Amino acid sequence: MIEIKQLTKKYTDKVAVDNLTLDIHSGVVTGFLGPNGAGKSTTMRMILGLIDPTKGYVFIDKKPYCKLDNPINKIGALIDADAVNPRFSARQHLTFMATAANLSKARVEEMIFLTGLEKAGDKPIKEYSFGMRQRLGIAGALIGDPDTIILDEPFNGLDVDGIKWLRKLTMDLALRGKAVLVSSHLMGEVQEIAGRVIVLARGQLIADMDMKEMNQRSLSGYVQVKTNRAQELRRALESKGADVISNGKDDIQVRNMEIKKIGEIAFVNNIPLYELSKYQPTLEQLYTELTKGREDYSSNNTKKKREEK
Ligand SMILES: Nc1ncnc2c1ncn2[C@@H]1O[C@H](COP(=O)(O)OP(=O)(O)OP(=O)(O)O)[C@@H](O)[C@H]1O
Repeated sequence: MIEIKQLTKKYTDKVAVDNLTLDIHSGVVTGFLGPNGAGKSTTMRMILGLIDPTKGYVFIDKKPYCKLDNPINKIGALIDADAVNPRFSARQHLTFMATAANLSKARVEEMIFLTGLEKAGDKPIKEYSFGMRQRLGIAGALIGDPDTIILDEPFNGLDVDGIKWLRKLTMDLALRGKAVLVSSHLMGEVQEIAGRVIVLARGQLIADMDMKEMNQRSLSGYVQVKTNRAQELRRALESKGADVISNGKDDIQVRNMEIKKIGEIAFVNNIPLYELSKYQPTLEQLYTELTKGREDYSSNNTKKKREEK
């Protein structure tokens, strides 16, 4: 488990990470989301001791990274797929890592097999595609069979098979009790794999919750109801505290009321229902609500600026 307390990173003209306090739990994939420049990579680098915090701390198993006895066994990371010697082959790169950490050659072969790099294993890395370098980065992250795995944008560059493989791999790791932190701009992928989601914006924590909670807290979640007595039902639901939006015909959208209660109110009022369905927002919709107006680099801003000229 990772414990982050009041973690802050200030650059001369920028607070990249602002007083962040959170835990990253074992046995779950945690999606790490946020607009460009939100502070995700800076946080990940501070977890790994690659950047010193201005304030606050990160503990991995109750110790900072630099105090870990056998760090490769505690935490593994894919941060930058290009941080490798391009003249090495995957096999040489992983052997170098394994030797430094006293791991067996068999572990190198296991990782090459796991990441599907068998055919390219002896080619120089400079001949690899981005997706192949990502696979190698994942192999490096997992070689020590660490308890915690940090993957910064791991889906980038992967083909369809690679994406499916990585989905399964991250979920399997969590099932084996590992803490898996995955940053990604691909909301669909995060929705598929994550049990928990952390959202940063402008360096600050704006959400840290499990997916169920996230769905429940959503402003955009509602129950869709179809009935030939919409206005009557509307009044009955509003009198019990629901927020109701009507299209003036047979459809109404109900917020702030459980689907079961809506059905019961319709039943006691003898109002027939032709549809009663819960609309579950996608993670992308939830994320958009949470981060609205908090982006440093918004495409709408760019459009507005262009229009102002
Ligand atoms: N070495 C540095 N010096 C000055 N500012 C920096 C430095 N590194 C990062 N920043 C700034 O800190 C902020 C957070 O950057 P970071 O790379 O952590 O964001 P991110 O959430 O990973 O973004 P992205 O999704 O675009 O990768 C940005 O505004 C960035 O410009």
